[in-house]
This record gives sequence, C-alpha cells and structure tokens, in this order.
Amino acid sequence: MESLGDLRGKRVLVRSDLNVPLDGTTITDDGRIRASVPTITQLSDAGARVVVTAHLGRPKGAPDPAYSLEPVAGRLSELLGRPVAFATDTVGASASETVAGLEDGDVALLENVRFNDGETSKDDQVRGAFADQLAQLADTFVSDGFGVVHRKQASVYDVALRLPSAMGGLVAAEVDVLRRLTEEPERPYVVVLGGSKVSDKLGVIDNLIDKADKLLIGGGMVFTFLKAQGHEVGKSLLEADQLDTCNRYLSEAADRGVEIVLPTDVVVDTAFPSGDREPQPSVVPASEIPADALGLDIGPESAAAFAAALADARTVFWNGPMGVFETDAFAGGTRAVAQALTEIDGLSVVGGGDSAAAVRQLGFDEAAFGHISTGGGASLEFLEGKELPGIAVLERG
Ligand SMILES: Nc1ncnc2c1ncn2[C@@H]1O[C@H](COP(=O)(O)OP(=O)(O)O)[C@@H](O)[C@H]1O
Ligand SMILES: O=C(OP(=O)(O)O)[C@H](O)COP(=O)(O)O
Repeated sequence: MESLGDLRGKRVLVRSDLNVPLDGTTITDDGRIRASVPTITQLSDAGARVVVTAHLGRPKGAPDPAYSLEPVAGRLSELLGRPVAFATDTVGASASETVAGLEDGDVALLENVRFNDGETSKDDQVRGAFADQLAQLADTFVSDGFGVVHRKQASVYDVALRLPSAMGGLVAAEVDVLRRLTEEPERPYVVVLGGSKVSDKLGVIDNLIDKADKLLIGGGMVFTFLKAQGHEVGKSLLEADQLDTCNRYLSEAADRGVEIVLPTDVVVDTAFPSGDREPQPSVVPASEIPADALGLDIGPESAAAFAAALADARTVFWNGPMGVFETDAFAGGTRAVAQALTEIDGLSVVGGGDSAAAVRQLGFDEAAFGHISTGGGASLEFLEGKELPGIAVLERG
C-alpha cells in the first residue's frame, strides 16, 4: 500500500471479505474478520479515515435484515480494539454522514454492499454507476477481500478504475502462497473439492484435471457426478444441466491418467438438518440413495478411502466441506479429510470461508495446515490459472 503515499487524513475505502457464517445474528466463525484486521489496523494507525465495504451472503440486490453487517461491525470493533462506526446503508445518507464524521484514524463499516443491485449487475453501466457512488466516499481504494477477488463486481473491480488503488496485505499474502501451488507443486498433487457452490466449482475441474494427479470429490459436488453415472440421487444437491459436463470430465481424467475419486457410500437423511428436527442419518451405497433421501456427507468407507488417497500426497488443496459439517451427524467426512491433511508430508492448503470455518469448528489447530486461505472459489480460480478481476484491475498499467 506504499504506492498510495501518505494516507493521513485521506478517506480510504477498503474492500474486505467479511462474509462470515451466521446463526441468526451470532457469528459462528470470525476467521474472515480476524484476517481483515491487520490491513484495517495498518491504515488506521497511518491516520487514514478507513471506510470498510464488504458483502455478507447473497442478498438479492436489496436490503435484507438476515444479511446485515451490523453484527460484524461489533465483532470487528472488538478485534480492532477501537470503535467502528456502522452506516445503515452503503452509499446513502447514512454512509455520507458516517464518512463525513470520521476523524484521522477512525474506522467505519458500510452496510452490506450487496444490498445494492449495482454491485453484482452484469451490466457495466449499472455496475459503473454504483461504483461512482462508492468512489465518492473515498480518496483511495485498498483491495483486501481475497475471498471475493474472483468476482467482477463494483466494490471489487469497478471502484478500482475510479480511485488510486492498491492491494492489501491479506490479498498479497494469499497470492504469494497460492503461487507456490501453481509453480511446479511437489507431486503427488491432490485437490479435494466439496461444498455447496456446485456450479461455481464444476467449471474449475476442467483445468484442475490438467494440473492435479488426483481429484477427490465430496460435499454437494458428488451428486451431479453420481447422476451422470446413471445413479439416483433422491433429493440431493444436483446441477441437472451439468451431467454431460461431468461425464466429459470423468473421461478426460481417465484419458490423462488423473484419478477422480468419488464416494462409494453416502450419509443420507430425509430432510436437510434444521434446529427443529433430530437428524436421522443412515449410510447407503452411493449408487442406492433412496428417492426420498438426500446425501449430506460422504460415508465412513469413503472417508477412509479419501484419507488413504491423501496419505502420500506432497501437495494438497482442499476447498469445500465433505458434508453439512455444521451438524455433527454429517461432519465425519470433513473431519476425516482435515485429519488426513494434518498428517501429510508436504504443503496442505485449505481454502474457503466455510472450509476454514469447518477446520476451526472441528477443533483442528490451524498451524497443523500449511495455509488456511480466506477464499475458496477465489483460490480455485487462481489455481486454474484464470485472471481474477479483483487482482488484474490492480495490476493494469
Ligand atoms: N452434501 C451436501 N449437501 C448440501 N450442502 C452441503 C453438502 N456438503 C456440504 N454442504 C455445505 O457446503 C457449504 C460450504 O460450501 P462452499 O461455500 O462451497 O464452501 P467454501 O465456503 O469453503 O468455499 C457448507 O455450509 C455445507 O453445509
Ligand atoms: O464465501 C465466499 O467464497 P467461498 O465460498 O468460495 O469461500 C466469498 O465471500 C465470495 O462469496 P460469493 O461466492 O457469494 O461471491
């Protein structure tokens, strides 16, 4: 951030990734907030008037109390050890008044940037108009939300075209580690994919087949592959329009000698876990998921097979929990993969908000892993070799 010169008295807009899991208004994992503190502290200590913008979840371009950043403001203040002024909108009257009231070194957090449809609009003009409003709140921009740099969105990309901009320390550190994974990783190189953002991640597999020696697929990713193989998947997560894609991946991997490991058994229930129903898990063969059931974790046989497939790895990248780990009945696969990563002799990287949260919530010591990345999709797309809009925009001449 040295390129921004003396920041004393300057309004600095910081794009952080504060997209943390919530249970109501309770933050169940504050990892991403913690990861954002060093850059915000550095700017505040330099006398900047720090204006933090971030998203939470995927509200539909309008205010939704379930996705308010207000609970995050409180936790950010605790971790910073200094007050955080919370604006109840992003670019409206509250934001303007809050920013105008900042003194040198003060910190403010704007309300969820995705409450504004301009943030995620695919229309450059609409997105640009919203970026204009964001830019009016600041003199310079610091991009520090690694978890969202793969998104061409107003607060990540367009605003950097309107203000003197720099990469924050978190993004710089993440890129530095991930570069090690893309430049001649030690082999065997194993990628573990799971989670629920299936459509995002299916696209990544094509490139990873060229880079990894093994792909282990769990979580919500599994069922589109199983369906593509002709198996019934009941009410499980499914990208029904991606069956041919999955079959293509399976045959491409076979042609290239890349092993794709799918679960052979699955933990199912007849409903997604919720607070008002005791889970009723049962283990079934992956090829025999009952029509009224949904797959919520990889089974014990598969967990053991995944751990065995990881045992001799020298480089592992893992994004996406193996199951709905938030409920213990469906945490076994995630726990087994996390344990296996702590035992490898090499570089293990865990990427993703929920993956990192899972590792912490399941009681693992973060130091037992080579790196815990705040970005899942962002890391995956970096590993694919894709240009990440939020980074490319900072590097343009
Ligand atoms: N079989 C499954 N069905 C539905 N959701 C799942 C399944 N397995 C894992 N998940 C969910 O995936 C979510 C995390 O997915 P994702 O956001 O893709 O991970 P990350 O944030 O690490 O990139 C978790 O909240 C978990 O409950
Ligand atoms: O949670 C995030 O990504 P991840 O699930 O890939 O870790 C980031 O905050 C990006 O969120 P998005 O996937 O709603 O754009």
